[in-house]
Amino acid sequence: MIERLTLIGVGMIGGSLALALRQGGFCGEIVGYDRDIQALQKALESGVIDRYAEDPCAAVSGAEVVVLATPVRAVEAICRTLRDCLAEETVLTDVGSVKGDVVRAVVAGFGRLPQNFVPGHPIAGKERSGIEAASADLFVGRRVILTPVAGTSAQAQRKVRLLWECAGSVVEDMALEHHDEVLAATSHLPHLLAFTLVASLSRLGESDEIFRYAAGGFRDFTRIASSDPIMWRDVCLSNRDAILNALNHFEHDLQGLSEAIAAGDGRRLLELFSNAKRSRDRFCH
Ligand SMILES: NC(=O)C1=CN([C@@H]2O[C@H](COP(=O)(O)OP(=O)(O)OC[C@H]3O[C@@H](n4cnc5c(N)ncnc54)[C@H](O)[C@@H]3O)[C@@H](O)[C@H]2O)C=CC1
Ligand SMILES: O=C(O)C(=O)Cc1ccc(O)cc1
Repeated sequence: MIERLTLIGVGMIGGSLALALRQGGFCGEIVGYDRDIQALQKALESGVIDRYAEDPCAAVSGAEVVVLATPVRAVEAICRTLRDCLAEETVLTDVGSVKGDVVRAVVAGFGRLPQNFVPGHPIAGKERSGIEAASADLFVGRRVILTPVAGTSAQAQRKVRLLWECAGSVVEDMALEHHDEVLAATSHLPHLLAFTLVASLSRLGESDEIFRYAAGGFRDFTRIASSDPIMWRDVCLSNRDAILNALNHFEHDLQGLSEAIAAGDGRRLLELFSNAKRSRDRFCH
């Protein structure tokens, strides 16, 4: 149990964490700061936060833990603002989908790496954004990856681990570079494929008709194309190299598929689809 937690970025992920921690009795008071005053008002009215401050330094004053839950490219400027007012003993953590660039941004903002900064990433979410989409059970049974770096305080890590366990998550540690490579392939690439497929189809002449006749498979495949564009722009800018690697690898395999279709190579197609089905059936069960 901690006395006060401050949330910077009161959106879907931050709001869900606040609801979960309140339900789990992790903190006495939850203070919010967001650049969007309407988000703060809604969060207050719906009981997600206890109060808000219109100034980041006022928001973090007296906080035992501060959680950064904004799109990742906002982190550097926020840390620059907190540089002279965040107490040395306050534990700082984040929820960003990219870890290497967030650590760089924290170092750039503070002019050093605060020992009490613990980079984190919940592998749970949804395609909706904003405080209205927050839910208390979002993280239950889901993984949270922490990517501590050399010098990260063990005590701060323990506190952040307890926070996520209180929200119902299973916490794992991972090397930062490995995190960015794995998530580029398993999360960033699928989101980019879904965005590109929908954008590409919607540019076709009869796109209204195409979408009218789209079956369940289209809906399943493209749900995540309804995700927040700002968040995904930031992920692409922040994890450029790992995403480009994943895209190159995928382009190569897509080329192989085109060639098999063009050559009428049924054996190759059957082999490809059977391998994919076997892999998915195994990891989904
Ligand atoms: N959406 C998802 O499924 C998941 C998202 N994440 C990460 O969580 C973070 C937040 O994502 P969501 O909650 O989905 O987004 P969201 O759009 O629901 O919430 C972001 C909030 O940050 C605020 N904000 C933006 N710039 C700001 C700034 N400079 N100062 C203060 N507040 C600012 C916005 O007004 C908004 O209320 C992102 O870094 C994302 O990579 C992590 C796991 C899953
Ligand atoms: O909506 C979904 O299924 C997601 O995959 C959500 C998601 C988006 C970004 C993350 O960093 C983690 C989870």
